[in-house]
This record gives sequence, structure tokens and C-alpha cells, in this order.
Amino acid sequence: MAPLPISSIRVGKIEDVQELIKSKPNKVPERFIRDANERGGLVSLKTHFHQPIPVIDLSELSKPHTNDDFVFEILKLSQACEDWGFFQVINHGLEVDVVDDIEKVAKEFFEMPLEEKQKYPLEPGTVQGYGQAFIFSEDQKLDWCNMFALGVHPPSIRNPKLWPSKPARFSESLKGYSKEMRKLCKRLLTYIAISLGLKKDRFEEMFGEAVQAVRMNYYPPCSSPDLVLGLSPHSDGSALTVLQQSKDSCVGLQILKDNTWVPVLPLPNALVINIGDTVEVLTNGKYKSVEHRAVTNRERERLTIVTFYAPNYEVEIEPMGELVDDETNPCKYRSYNHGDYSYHYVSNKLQGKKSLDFAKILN
Ligand SMILES: COC(=O)C(/C=C/C1=C(C)CCCC1(C)C)=C/O[C@H]1C=C(C)C(=O)O1
Ligand SMILES: O=C(O)CCC(=O)C(=O)O
Ligand SMILES: [Fe+2]
Repeated sequence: MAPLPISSIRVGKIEDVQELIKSKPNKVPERFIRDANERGGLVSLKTHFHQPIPVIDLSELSKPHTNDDFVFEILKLSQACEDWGFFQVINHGLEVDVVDDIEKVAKEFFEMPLEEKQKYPLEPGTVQGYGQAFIFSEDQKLDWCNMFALGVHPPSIRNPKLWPSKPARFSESLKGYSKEMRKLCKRLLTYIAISLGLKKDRFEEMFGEAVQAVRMNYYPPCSSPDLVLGLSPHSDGSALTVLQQSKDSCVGLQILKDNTWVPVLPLPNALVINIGDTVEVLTNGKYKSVEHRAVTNRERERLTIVTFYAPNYEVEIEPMGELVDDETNPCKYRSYNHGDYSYHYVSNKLQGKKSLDFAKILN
């Protein structure tokens, strides 16, 4: 994936949100205040009125494929991917230490002084490092979030200058975590393949040496959660995304369902999984990459650790022949190279599902 011509991008001053709140401003700076049309549903106390997103029990999927419990859970998975594009997984088998450890080092990272974090800056037009990604102009609104993103796999996408030396355990912990996340993503993709009636290795064989990146999002409390967004609405460009919310996390993630922002209620020891644009294209739209965003909380901070799992940049993507039928289900997306899609995705601001227009066949 070629770098963007960053010299031409003027983004203005991007305030660091943690530093901003230390100065206890009387009001939220204008650049964070969203237009009225983006503010719907930003603060809702009525989370219990919403239907919860589906929960998939991975221990049921470890049973023999002929077992009724396995078949039932696969059907639930298929419904979740079609109707929601999101689900939570429980009993995923990830070692508690790995999950706890990454959360600890991520917290320690964000708690370091700004000068230390700024040793790993996210330059305008890039997506790796500490700062705000997807900002391309001086008048673009900012998210109420500090983020730290790194390419992890294959090692060729790593920028070693951005891997922090502090906290001392950061790199080791991230590598260990990413190894486990990689196994989980591969496993989930086999279940997704089975749920589509495909050979279980269908995605794995197509993806080659899959690309994997991590983004740590830290949302400080905000005095006016009704005016700002933690993270702008977007769909993920990945094939699959795994989101870990810190222990005791408050509600923050919302997904757009039937034109309503639905909050995702954190479950203890669960991970949130969502279908990315790549799986939407490969399944010819059967499984949806759903628009989502993050909102903030007046009193509480929130930390999330997000893994993006995607095909190798060399891979050509198009709807899978098995899921296209010229008569009943004609092809909705053109064929493209995943490296080109990644470049397109990171060269544009987060704007709902707009990135996928890149691939849509318009009638
Ligand atoms: C801030 O980053 C993102 O939101 C993001 C970027 C991921 C990436 C890196 C941090 C470095 C390596 C490249 C890559 C683009 C994967 C989102 O990831 C999505 C977007 C695409 C495309 C994808 O594959 O995952
Ligand atoms: O932090 C969250 O709840 C959402 C994160 C997210 O959607 C992302 O990083 O792509
Ligand atoms: Fe996302």
C-alpha cells in the first residue's frame, strides 16, 4: 500500500483530548461540536429499550459439526451476520492473562505524559501512531478520542519507530495478544464459511498472509456528551473486526440498525465482533458491514482495543461465485485489489459506509 502524499494535507491544530480536559475548559471547543444532524441519540438512558445484539457461544461451536448445538449456534451466527453485522462472542477460550495484560499496557500507554506519547506521532494522511487518523482538512470535526494504531502483521507493515519502548512490556504484550487474536479471527472465519454453506477454509485460502492491525481508542469523559462524538460513524474496511472493551466499560459503541443508533451493552468477558466491508463484498451483501460509532460519557472514561483482520494486499476481492446468481442474486460489487481498497479507505475521512462506493456496481 503506497503512502499518501502527506505534504499537501493541512489539518490545523488537533488538540489532544486528555490534555484538553486537564485544562478544565468552560465549554467544549467548537471543533469537537457536531452539527445538529449528527447529534441524534448521542445520550440515551434507555439502553434497556433496545434489543441486544446477538450473543454467540463459541463453546457450542467447538462441538462436533453433527451435534444439534453446533448447528443451532451456526444458524444464530448466520442470522447475526445477516441482520446485525455485529455479535458478541462468549466462551471464546482466550487466556484471561492475555486479555488483561493488553488492557493494562494500553491504559499505561495512554496515562503517560503527552511528550512520551508524541514520540510516536500519527502524521497527517497516515493511520499508524498516536493521534487522530482520518483528518484531511482544517474544518473537519474532531473525535473526542485519543488513539494509538499500529500495523502488526505481516511484519513488513510494521513501522518499528512507532512501537513504544514504554511501557516496557508494550511490544511483547501486543505481539502475544495479536497472535491470539489472529487464531480467533481464523477460527471465526471458518464458522462464517460454514454458516454460508462454504468449505471451512474458503476465506483462509483466499486471504493469503492476512493483514492485521490494532487500534487502541481512549475516550476521556466529556462534559457535553450530547454535543460530541467519540468516534465518527463508519464501517470497517477489514474482513472481520474484534473489539475488546475494558473491564467495567460503560456503553459507548452504537450501531445503526433500521435507522436507529442501537447501543451495544458490554458483557463481562465477551468480545464484540463485526463484519467488515471485505466480507460484505465477498458475500455479495448477504453479510453486512454495519455502520457504527462511539459516544462519550460525562463521568467515565472508556478504553477499547480493536483488531482489524483483512486479506493480504495482493489479493483480488470480488463476490464469491457460490453466492452470486445472475437471475436471483446478481453481482453487486466489482472486482478490486485489497491493497487498492486499503489505500482508498485510509485516504478518506470516516463517513458512514461511503468507502464501499469504491466497489459498488451502480445500476
Ligand atoms: C486507524 O486505523 C484504522 O482505523 C484502520 C487501519 C488499519 C491499518 C493500519 C493501522 C496499518 C496497516 C494498514 C491498515 C489499513 C490495515 C482500519 O483498518 C481497516 C481498514 C482497512 C482497509 C482494513 O483492512 O482494516
Ligand atoms: O471504540 C469503539 O467502541 C468503536 C471502535 C471502532 O469502531 C473502531 O476502532 O473501528
Ligand atoms: Fe469500527
